[in-house]
Amino acid sequence: MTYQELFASILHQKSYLCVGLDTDLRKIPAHLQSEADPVFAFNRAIIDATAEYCVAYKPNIAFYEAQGPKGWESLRKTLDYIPKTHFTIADAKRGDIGNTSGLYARTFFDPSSAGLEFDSVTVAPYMGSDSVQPFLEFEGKWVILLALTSNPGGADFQRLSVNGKPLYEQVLTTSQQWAGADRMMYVVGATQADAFADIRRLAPDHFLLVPGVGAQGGSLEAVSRHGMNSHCGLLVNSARGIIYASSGPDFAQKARLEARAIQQEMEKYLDQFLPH
Ligand SMILES: O=C(O)c1cc(=O)[nH]c(=O)n1[C@@H]1O[C@H](COP(=O)(O)O)[C@@H](O)[C@H]1O
Repeated sequence: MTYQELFASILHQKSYLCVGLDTDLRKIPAHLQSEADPVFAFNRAIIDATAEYCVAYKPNIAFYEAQGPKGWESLRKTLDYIPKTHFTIADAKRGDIGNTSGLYARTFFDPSSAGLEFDSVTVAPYMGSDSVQPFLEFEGKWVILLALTSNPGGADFQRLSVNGKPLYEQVLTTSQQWAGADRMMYVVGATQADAFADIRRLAPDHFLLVPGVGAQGGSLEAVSRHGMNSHCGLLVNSARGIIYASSGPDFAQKARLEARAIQQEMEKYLDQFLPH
């Protein structure tokens, strides 16, 4: 999916919501546990309930890897089930020496490898340009680079001063030499509202993947006010706040209501903050 297609999808859906499919087998409602593939049955119901309110889905790979081969199969079926109109993110946070990154890239981008073809993958910038380059070799696919993460420990390194500036700023400026806003996005936590103006100064056109609303307490209003650019430039993720809105038989219905409430708020912010 291209930059323009993603923006068109946001305008069409009146939403920049990304639903996080962080599906923990231990949290799946009891009535689904007897299904042949409870994780897929759960995801299918969540996708059916939320697709009209979001533009993207982000399965966090850890939740699938933890189930071994069964988990990879649930992930493959889930990815196949996501409507082709929606942007897909493999939240794998990969990155290694180039030779190894090449295999990570194949895993998530080349369907003849592991049977998966995502639009994008999250990548850690720490090992530098040659660790990111192999992901960019896949035409039309996106790298979503960790810039300023939502967790408290994000400050341990990302806010350290390097040459008088926080390290995450260096990540934003250096990585723009590797790819433009049409191939790269940045992760910025919703809990880091104070940094959004700064980040927009350094990366005015890029999409930002913003996790941390919902369960982690970030403010959608603040993110939208300070982070929106002329192409929206935001994908705001919520996982637990949507998919575990209820642990009972009504889980999908409650997920739908949560997603709809976020979409309605986003529609308001698109009117308010998107330059017309
Ligand atoms: O890359 C991410 O998606 C990510 C980066 C970050 O800084 N913080 C963060 O929470 N995430 C992911 O976003 C999701 C947040 O989930 P909830 O807190 O349940 O909405 C999880 O899959 C996290 O791994």
